[in-house]
Amino acid sequence: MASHLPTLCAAPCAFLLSPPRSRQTNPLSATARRNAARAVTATTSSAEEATTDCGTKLSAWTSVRQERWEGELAVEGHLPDWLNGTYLRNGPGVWDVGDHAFHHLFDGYATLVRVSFRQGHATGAHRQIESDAYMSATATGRPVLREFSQCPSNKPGTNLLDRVSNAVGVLTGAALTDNPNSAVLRLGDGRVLCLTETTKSSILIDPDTLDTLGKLRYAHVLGLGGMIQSGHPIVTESELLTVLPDLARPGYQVVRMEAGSDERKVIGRVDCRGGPTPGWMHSFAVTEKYVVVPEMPLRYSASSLIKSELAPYYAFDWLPASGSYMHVMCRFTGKAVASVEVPPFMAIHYINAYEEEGEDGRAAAVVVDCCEHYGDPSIIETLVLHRLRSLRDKDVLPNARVGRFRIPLDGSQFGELETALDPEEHGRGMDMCSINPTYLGKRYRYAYACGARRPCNFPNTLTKIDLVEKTVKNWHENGAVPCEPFFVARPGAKDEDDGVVISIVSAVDGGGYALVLDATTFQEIARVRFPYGLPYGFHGCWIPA
Ligand SMILES: CC(=O)/C=C/C=C(C)/C=C/C1=C(C)CCCC1(C)C
Ligand SMILES: CC(/C=C/C=O)=C\C=C\C=O
Ligand SMILES: [Fe+2]
Repeated sequence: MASHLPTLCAAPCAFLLSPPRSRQTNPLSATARRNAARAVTATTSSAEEATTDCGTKLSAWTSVRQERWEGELAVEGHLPDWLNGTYLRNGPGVWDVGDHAFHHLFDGYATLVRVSFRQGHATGAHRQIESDAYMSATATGRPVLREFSQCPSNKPGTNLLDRVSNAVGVLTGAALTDNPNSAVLRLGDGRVLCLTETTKSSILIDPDTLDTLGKLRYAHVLGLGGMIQSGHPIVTESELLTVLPDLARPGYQVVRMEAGSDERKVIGRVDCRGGPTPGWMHSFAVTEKYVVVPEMPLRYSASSLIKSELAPYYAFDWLPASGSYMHVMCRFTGKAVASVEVPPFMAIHYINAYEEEGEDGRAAAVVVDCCEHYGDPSIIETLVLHRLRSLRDKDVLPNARVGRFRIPLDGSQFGELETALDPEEHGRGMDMCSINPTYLGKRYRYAYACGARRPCNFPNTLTKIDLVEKTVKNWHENGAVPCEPFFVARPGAKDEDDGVVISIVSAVDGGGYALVLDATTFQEIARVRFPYGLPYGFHGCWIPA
């Protein structure tokens, strides 16, 4: 490992390796914990440095290990006085361990970045989450558990013993990762949960110290059908709703966990309409009354999991002949209210959904918006690390649009899919979306997302989409890679876009900063600089002061 410290040495602000404020009981393994005690500063591996940057210092796709960093951040511009609270962002931030370099963006070890705002000032912190996957990998110098594109426990032999051993590792969950690199959520009871798509990856963290507190152990074990979960549970002050794809009996369980409880209760279940397995369930949508369960042709590969082998799309098969469907379930009774066939689609992230009323004032249809990749799964391959590192100036980002489904609730067999606005407005790139959370499940006007300024190989703009006027406002900085724009409302706000949008940006000069945009005008009002470059990350959450 080659040390990589130039931006740290040039740091304009305080840099300290802070001692743990409070060590909470952590059920992760003792060897793993001992190993984590070694303080590590930002590092990238030499293998990465050769391929990272297309001649720039961009840190987005480099491993930035910070096992405990905390410091003051320099503020440029003016932070609103009302912006008091903590923005947390999660994502993969370490793609190398020992001599092993991961292949895909989704493989990297979960990394938290914190920016806390207090009356115009900001402090930051940065740490890896101490999952069993991360700790065993750092202890042994190689990945031990199955990540998205890696099957380290695979026994390649064809003999029965090896096959049984592979299957047992998966069926018990022992061989699967608990690396919670997708989302970070503040639950209604104040706990902060990080997760990816294995249920065992549900890990609680301390939002101040970024300490790993341990696993959220759900009180009710839902068996084989409960081992995989959506990467984006929907959280309100009162509950967490999520969808668990069931590979054993192809379908989906919709579950609720009340704030303050660890018990996931099954609301209802939908059976798959097509294919041998459920479609990938990274996220889903809700309206005020309904849960919308999408079933797309990118389906879990049961044999990839059981045999610990890679499928054509790592853990998935693309099975267009299996059809595309949308299921609508009542949020309260679990009763199925619609199941329609829709045009082929490929969506990782759902933006929002709402009910459309008929003339009698009752819900006649459900409208569901998503970041839709024109029914093409090639976006998965676009996110391979060597492509992200080496094709920066090439126009290889597949086209995407705001896909708007209309699902009739009158028993019709088919639903519609249309393009909500001219995709040229956002450069035909569209993913990593958010909305004002007050409008969750309701008719809404604005979506925030990452768009494209072409040529590019990854979304490189922030875009505010007006779904009523069908216009957008874009933010772009040459060579920079911003993460999901996250909306924070001004206390007392009346308008949907009264607030700020926060994103973390990896800059072309090797810098890293949190960008604060006025959500109404989409103009920059402040940037808050870290003293070193930050890796790319996925999703964020807001914890009010
Ligand atoms: C998109 C994103 O942030 C993360 C995606 C993670 C996925 C699809 C994880 C998949 C899985 C594993 C990492 C282990 C094996 C099970 C499976 C759920 C396929
Ligand atoms: C980076 C990404 C998905 C992340 C999952 O949370 C998708 C990017 C799509 C590009 O348009
Ligand atoms: Fe996501």
